[in-house]
Amino acid sequence: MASADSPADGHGGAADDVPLAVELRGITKRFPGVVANRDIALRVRRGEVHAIVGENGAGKSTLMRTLYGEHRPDEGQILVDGREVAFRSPADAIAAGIGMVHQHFMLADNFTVLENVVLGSEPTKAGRLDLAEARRRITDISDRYSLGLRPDALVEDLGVGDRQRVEIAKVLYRDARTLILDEPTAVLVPQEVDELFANLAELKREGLTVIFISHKLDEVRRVADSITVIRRGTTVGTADPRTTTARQLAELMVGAELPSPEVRTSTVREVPVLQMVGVTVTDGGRRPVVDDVTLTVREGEVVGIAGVEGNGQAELVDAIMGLRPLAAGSVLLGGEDVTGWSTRARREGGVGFIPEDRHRQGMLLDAPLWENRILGHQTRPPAVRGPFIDRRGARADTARIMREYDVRAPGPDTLAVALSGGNQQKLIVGREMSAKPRLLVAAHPTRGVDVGAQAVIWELLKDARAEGLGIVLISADLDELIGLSDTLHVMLRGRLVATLDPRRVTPEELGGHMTGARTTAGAA
Ligand SMILES: Nc1ncnc2c1ncn2[C@@H]1O[C@H](COP(=O)(O)OP(=O)(O)OP(=O)(O)O)[C@@H](O)[C@H]1O
Repeated sequence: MASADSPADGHGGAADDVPLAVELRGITKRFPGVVANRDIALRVRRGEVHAIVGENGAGKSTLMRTLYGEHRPDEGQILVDGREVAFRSPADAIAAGIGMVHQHFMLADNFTVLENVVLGSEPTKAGRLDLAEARRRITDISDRYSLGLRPDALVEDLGVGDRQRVEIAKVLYRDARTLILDEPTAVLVPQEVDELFANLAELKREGLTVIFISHKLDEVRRVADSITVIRRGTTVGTADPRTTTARQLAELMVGAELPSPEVRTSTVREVPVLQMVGVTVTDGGRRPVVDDVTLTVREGEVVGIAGVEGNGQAELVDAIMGLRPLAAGSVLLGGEDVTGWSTRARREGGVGFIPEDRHRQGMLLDAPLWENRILGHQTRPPAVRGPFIDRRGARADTARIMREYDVRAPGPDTLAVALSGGNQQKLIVGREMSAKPRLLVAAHPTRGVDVGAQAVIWELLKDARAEGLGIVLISADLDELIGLSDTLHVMLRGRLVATLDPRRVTPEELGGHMTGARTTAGAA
C-alpha cells in the first residue's frame, strides 16, 4: 500500500466526509517486460482537482488509461462513486461519467466547434442527431462553465486554449462528472494557463471532479486540492499543495535530493553557424507564414524563438531543415549558402534536429530503439561499418545513450512504442547530440519530460553550447526559453516582432509580447 511520505491529506476538517468520485485499489498493470503500475492506490474526492505527478515512465499515463477503460488492469479494483466497475473500453468509462482530454487534441480542423463536439457522440432515441438540440446544449455548457465557445467557429481558426476548451466541452457534452486531463498546460502560454485554471475552478464549483497529470510542479501547487505522487509504478504518497514546496514534491518524485540550479555565463563567439536572410515561406495559397525573417545564430549561442503555437515557428524550423521551399531569402550554414540543399545534406553538414512531433518526424514507433538510434544517421558510425549496417555497434551505442540520458527501458531491442513519452524524447535528444552537430534545431526539446530529466537535458545542452554548439530553441515552456536562451526573439504572425534580453524579461512580459498585447518597442 501507499505510504504518506509528506503531510497526509485529510487536513481540512470535514474533508474526509466528502465521498470519493474515484478510488483505485491495488491496481497492477503489466506490459511485456515491464510492470507499469504496481499496487497503486488513488483516492479522489468528489469536487476536487487532483494532480498526479511523477517522473517520466513512472506510470501516470498507464494509470489514467486504465481508469478511462483503454487498458484493463491485471489486478486491483476501480470504484466510481463508491461502486466497483470493470471497463472494457472508453465507452464504458464514458457511460460511468469519466471523460478524458488527451494531450494531443483529437479535433477535426475543418469542422466547426459544434460538429466537433457532437462528432462520435450518441444520436438521440430517434436515431438522428438533433442539431438544434445539440447547439442548445453546447451553448448551455459553454455558459455554465464560462468556456466562451462559439458553436459555428471553425476549429482551424481557434488558438490552442480554445481548442482545449472544445475538448473539455466534448467531454462535458457526454455528461462526464470526472474529467481526466493529460498534461493540459504543456502547450499553453501563462495567460492561457490562467484561463484554463479559471475553467477548472468553474468545473469544481459545479461539483465536477478533475484529475490531471502535470510536470509543472508550481502549477500543480497552485491549482490542485490534493496531489498523488507516483514513483516507479507505485504510489509513494499524497501531498498537500498548501504545505509542500515544488522542491519537496520533486524530491518525493525522484526519491532523492535535487541539485541546485547554477548561474549562467555567456559562451557566445562571433562566428555565425546559421544565418537566415529575408526568409519567407508561404502556405498553399500565397499567404506568408514566415515573413521576411532575418536572424543569426553564433557559435556557443542559444537563440530562443518564443511564440504562441501556430505563428510560423514550425515553418521556420522547416525552412532551416530544408523541409519546405523558400518563397524568398536564403539560409547559410557556417557561411555557406545551403538554400538549395536537401534535409539530408544539411544533417550531414552538421545540423542536429529535435522535431516537434516526435511520432511523425523523430521516431519509428514500431521499430526497436537501436534502429531509432540510427534513424536519420544511417550513413555514419555507429550505423555502418564499411558498406554494412553495424547492428552490434548500433545496439552498443544505444545502450550508451540509454545510460547517459537515463532512458528507462529494458534494452536496445525494446520497441519504441513501449517507452513513455518522456523516455522517447530522451532517446531522440541523445541521438541528435551524439552526432556532435554544429547547429541544433530543437523544437520543444523537453516537452513531456519530467523535472529530473529536464534538468539533465538542459545541462547537456549547456555543456554542448559551451563547446561551441549553436542552438535554435523553439519552446512553449517559457521558463525553458528564458533559462536557456542567450538571445530571445518573439514570433507573431510569421514575423520576428521583438528581441528581448532573457536575463531581464519575466514570463508574464514574454507572454504579453507573444500574444501581441504589448507594443514592439523592445524590438532591436
Ligand atoms: N503499450 C505499452 N507496452 C509496453 N510498455 C508500456 C506500454 N505503455 C507504457 N509502457 C511502459 O510502462 C511504463 C509507464 O509508462 P507511462 O507512459 O505510464 O509513464 P508516464 O508516467 O506517463 O511517463 P511520461 O511522463 O514520460 O509520459 C514505462 O516503463 C513504459 O515504457
